[in-house]
Amino acid sequence: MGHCYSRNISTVDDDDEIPSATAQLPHRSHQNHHQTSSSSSIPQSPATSEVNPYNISPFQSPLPAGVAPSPARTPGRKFKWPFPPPSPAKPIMAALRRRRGTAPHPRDGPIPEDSEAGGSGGGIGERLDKNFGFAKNFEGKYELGREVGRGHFGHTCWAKAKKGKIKGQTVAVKIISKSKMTSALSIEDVRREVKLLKALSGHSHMVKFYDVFEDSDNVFVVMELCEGGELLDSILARGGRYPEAEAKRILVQILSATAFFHLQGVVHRDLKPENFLFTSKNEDAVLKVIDFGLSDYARFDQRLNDVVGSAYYVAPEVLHRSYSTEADIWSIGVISYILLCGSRPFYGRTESAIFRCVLRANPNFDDLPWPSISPIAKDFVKRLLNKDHRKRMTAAQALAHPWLRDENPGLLLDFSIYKLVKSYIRASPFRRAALKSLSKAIPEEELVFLKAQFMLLEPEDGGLHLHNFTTALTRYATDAMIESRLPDILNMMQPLAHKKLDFEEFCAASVSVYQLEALEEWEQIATVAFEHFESEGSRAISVQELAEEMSLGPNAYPLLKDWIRSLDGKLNFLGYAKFLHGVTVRSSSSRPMR
Ligand SMILES: Nc1ncnc2c1ncn2[C@@H]1O[C@H](COP(=O)(O)OP(=O)(O)OP(=O)(O)O)[C@@H](O)[C@H]1O
Ligand SMILES: [Ca+2]
Ligand SMILES: [Ca+2]
Ligand SMILES: [Ca+2]
Ligand SMILES: [Ca+2]
Repeated sequence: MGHCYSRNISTVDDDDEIPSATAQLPHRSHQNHHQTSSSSSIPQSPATSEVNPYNISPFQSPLPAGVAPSPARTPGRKFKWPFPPPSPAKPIMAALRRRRGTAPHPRDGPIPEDSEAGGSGGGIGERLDKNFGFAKNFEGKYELGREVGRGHFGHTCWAKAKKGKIKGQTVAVKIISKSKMTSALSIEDVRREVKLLKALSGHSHMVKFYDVFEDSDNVFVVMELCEGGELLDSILARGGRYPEAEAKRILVQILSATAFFHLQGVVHRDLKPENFLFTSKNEDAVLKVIDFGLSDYARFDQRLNDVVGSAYYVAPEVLHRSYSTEADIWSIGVISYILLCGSRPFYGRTESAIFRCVLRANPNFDDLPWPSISPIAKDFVKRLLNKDHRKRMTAAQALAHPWLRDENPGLLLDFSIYKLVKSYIRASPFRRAALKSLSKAIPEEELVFLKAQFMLLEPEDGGLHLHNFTTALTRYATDAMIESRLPDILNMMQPLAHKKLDFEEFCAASVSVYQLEALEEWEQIATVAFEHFESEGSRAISVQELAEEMSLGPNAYPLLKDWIRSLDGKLNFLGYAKFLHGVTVRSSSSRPMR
């Protein structure tokens, strides 16, 4: 009971509610907001455009504890408050049913990329060019029928193709009104939504894109008609609880779409049961993801900062305004939780209460029906709902999790491997030695995933060269990947041109310390790793050198002293663990993680 009334929450004062009238501040934020505000006490790493992962903790918000961010947005984007207040019922069933019955928008309102409401983000009086360059003859090609769905930004109708390749076929047409495009940014959003639908259309769990048109009043997006309705309706129809086998079948489809668009460098930002549709009413209907209206490109070396999404599904780091693809994984964690137990993991009477809950409360895994749900399923959900985005599984990893592994339609390349390998090959020899020792202690389960990724990269003579990484990425590239500039990472992997990674070293390179640390066996793993390090990787290191290794300044020296053994000048166990973790002075001394 009381899913969100955890101990954490009850310590929060009630006066930090987000005032619902802080709407539409003209406040400007910029891409680096989070970094700049948290960098004051943390020395920055040498001038690279990369985000230093060690400097970013989801717990280092520039905001006071419990306070959700101000509505500062990407330039010109307004934050619309309040969105429909959540109903006080806890089980998703009742809450959703009520909302559907009453509100004109039957669903959880998204935290919108605002497109309605007066004013223009590009400056008052500016004339907006609402010409998209799309074809104009929609009416000549399609016959419009009844409405099949409605959202905040448009409505979707049934239609029939009158001519062309799909003549006679029924389709869905999302009609987006130009009158709602009141800023250059909202026009850009529609342009991007169409571009993404088109680029990602090939995947079996993406809705198929056919065509796009416009006239003076509307944009018409023609796509595959999904006649089975929304996943939300199906959740409501069966009382909100799925047997594990069925939950798995749904999640595998959600994750395989997500792994695909994440590999393209696209973050959806609005994953929720309303945005998944079944192709038919049949038992074996395929699930498709729709609505890329809030989606964006996620460059590998940048973090997004606009607070968008739907309150119940929004990840903590989104509220802290520094996030990337992991935010979608959190939303899938929320969906998983709902599928399995029928309740929301994070709940509150008001939007700010929901946000506090998301930031601080631990979801309830103790009350009914959780005792009857398998421990492995619970483990799965927990590894998606980790508040630290670095400790969360990726979509590709989630597909390889033992709970889902058997259902698996085939593993997908995980871009996070590229990021980790890139860091590894650019790291100091000392750090690489530390990681090599760690790789010898990786649990069997995690090795299964790494082996699969190794094979997907198609090693030659038992090892991976730079061109294997290039070829693999190219194989899966769509226009979206080009736009998100993920392949740029290959330039930073140049040191690999003269090297070959065998499986052992690949493991050292692509193991995520953060994820291992989230495991119950971490202590044990670190102990074994340290033994290896002692016998083959360690050497004496000075405090200064260690500080440099960790991109820390002289103010860290006193702390680092405790990590080095006076006996032989080598790292002690604590030092080794901290070094692996890459902890910042701030989070080690005053803000313990978790
Ligand atoms: N291809 C489709 N086939 C059948 N129904 C669809 C299709 N696309 C959309 N719909 C229906 O129309 C609804 C609204 O579509 P969509 O989510 O794309 O619009 P939106 O205005 O962006 O919504 P939101 O308010 O969630 O942002 C969907 O929830 C769904 O019920
Ligand atoms: Ca909707
Ligand atoms: Ca939608
Ligand atoms: Ca949308
Ligand atoms: Ca953006």
